[in-house]
Amino acid sequence: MTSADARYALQASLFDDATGGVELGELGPTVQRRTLTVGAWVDVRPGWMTGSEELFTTLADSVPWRAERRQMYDRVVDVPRLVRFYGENESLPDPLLVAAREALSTHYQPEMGERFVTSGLCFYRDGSDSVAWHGDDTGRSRTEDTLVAILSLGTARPLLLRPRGGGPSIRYSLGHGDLLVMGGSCQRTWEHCVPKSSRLLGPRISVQFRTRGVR
Ligand SMILES: O=C(O)CCC(=O)C(=O)O
Ligand SMILES: [Fe+2]
Repeated sequence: MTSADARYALQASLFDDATGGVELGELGPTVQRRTLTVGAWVDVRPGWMTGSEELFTTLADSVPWRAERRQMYDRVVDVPRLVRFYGENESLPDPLLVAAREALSTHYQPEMGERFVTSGLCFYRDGSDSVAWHGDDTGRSRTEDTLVAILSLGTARPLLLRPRGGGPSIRYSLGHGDLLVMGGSCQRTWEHCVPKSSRLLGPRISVQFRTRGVR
């Protein structure tokens, strides 16, 4: 795909959605669970949010995105994505994110025993933005099971998972309103990443909902 094609694809989906509005579908039986090893699992619900390009555009334009820098050995390097974290008491940049968080909390509360309270947003500007292999294991998730729910907007990017300590990876393609939820021991026994791509890709926004004390 050329960059013109990528731009056209995004335009075309914006046009498609112009009449439809943004809507969250059902969760319930539409959510498919895959059991991984050592108490980890992944739920997927493709196309959970329809008409999501409108929300993508709103967030891309209105979120005060931050470019972060990180010490890496003897150098300071740019983190290859833009980020913005919304803590428990911060208002979210769009009411649709509140609706998504509440729907997810209602669906998962019986299993998780608590609600999603924080929202981490990542903006992958193109294929050269990425996140390296990691688990969201800062805080309680270092020792306890937790759920991390990810709503993906814009261009689909692969999200890979692999067991810590090695083993084949599994791959999901996430964008355009898809939902993926990592649960059980996933953050401490598995790792996930969004790899760089040399293809010319359009932008993607990932919204991660987490529970209190988990990063
Ligand atoms: O882009 C994604 O969906 C994953 C982001 C992620 O793993 C993180 O921010 O912890
Ligand atoms: Fe993560």
